[in-house]
Amino acid sequence: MISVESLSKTFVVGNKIIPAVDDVTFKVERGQIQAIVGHNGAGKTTVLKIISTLIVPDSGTVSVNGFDVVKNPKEVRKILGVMTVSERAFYYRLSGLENLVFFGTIRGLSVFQAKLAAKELMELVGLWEWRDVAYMKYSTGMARKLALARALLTDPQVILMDEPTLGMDPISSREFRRLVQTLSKEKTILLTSHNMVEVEDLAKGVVILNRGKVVAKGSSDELKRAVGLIKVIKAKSPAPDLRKYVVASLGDYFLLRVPHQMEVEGEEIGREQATLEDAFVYLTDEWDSYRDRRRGGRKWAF
Ligand SMILES: Nc1ncnc2c1ncn2[C@@H]1O[C@H](COP(=O)(O)OP(=O)(O)OP(=O)(O)O)[C@@H](O)[C@H]1O
Repeated sequence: MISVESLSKTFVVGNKIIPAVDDVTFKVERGQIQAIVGHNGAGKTTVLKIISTLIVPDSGTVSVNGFDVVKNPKEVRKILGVMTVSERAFYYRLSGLENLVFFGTIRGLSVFQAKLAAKELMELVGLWEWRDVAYMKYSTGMARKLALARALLTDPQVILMDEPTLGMDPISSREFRRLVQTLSKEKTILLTSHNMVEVEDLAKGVVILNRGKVVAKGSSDELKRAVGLIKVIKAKSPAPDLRKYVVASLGDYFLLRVPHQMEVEGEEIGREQATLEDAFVYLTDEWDSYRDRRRGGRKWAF
């Protein structure tokens, strides 16, 4: 189980204070898949980095199966598997199998154990026949599967995944999701994603972050019900604050999906149940912190 309580983390860059995570509370029960969603820069990766003991929070408590991430980081690392999607996180010239054996030994397995685990996992993720192919020749889907296999090397009880299907084609990501679902029966899984179809398909619980704060949490159905009906509006020139609701432009007109209670100028052409994407758009800002970023590499660092 993962328990996150009143978690906050601020970064200071020059004279700028960035409240990356602001009083975040949620739980992921054993055997559950939970997703954190939010705009770019909402704080998702920072939450995962704190859970995985890579960075220390300013305040709040986080525990993994009862172990506090600040007081017992070693225990936490033992029960945690982290799936990273950075291309540079594997050795290009080594084969998939060699990479897994290498990382297995780094994580404390003997060469024999690492080879055994690597074989079992490559079979599980469907990469065994590609075991001797150099990592640099792997497709994105294969690289993601290898990353999942690496996260599972020590048979962790809790798995963190940061945008696991990023860059994967729809069929490969479906296949990947089935794999994650199979795993979830015995594991606790927390993932971040920008793909609402994926989140609906996989996650039992969803936490929506906006500028570091939790703005909603619940099941996909609960979040959709909270928004209710969506009006589809054809409008000539929607106000700038409605820009995030625009789903298409049709010549001189724009199509907008807005919550039914919102007064919007234009012709209503239909009403539909809200999707998870509608709920996300309604609850979060257009804000994109990339404009504020002054640092180079992002995502996970080993
Ligand atoms: N090491 C750091 N130093 C300075 N600022 C940071 C650092 N890590 C994160 N931030 C800032 O904290 C905020 C949250 O970043 P984070 O990477 O957690 O967002 P995210 O939700 O994962 O975004 P994305 O969807 O783009 O991956 C951003 O404004 C980011 O620029």
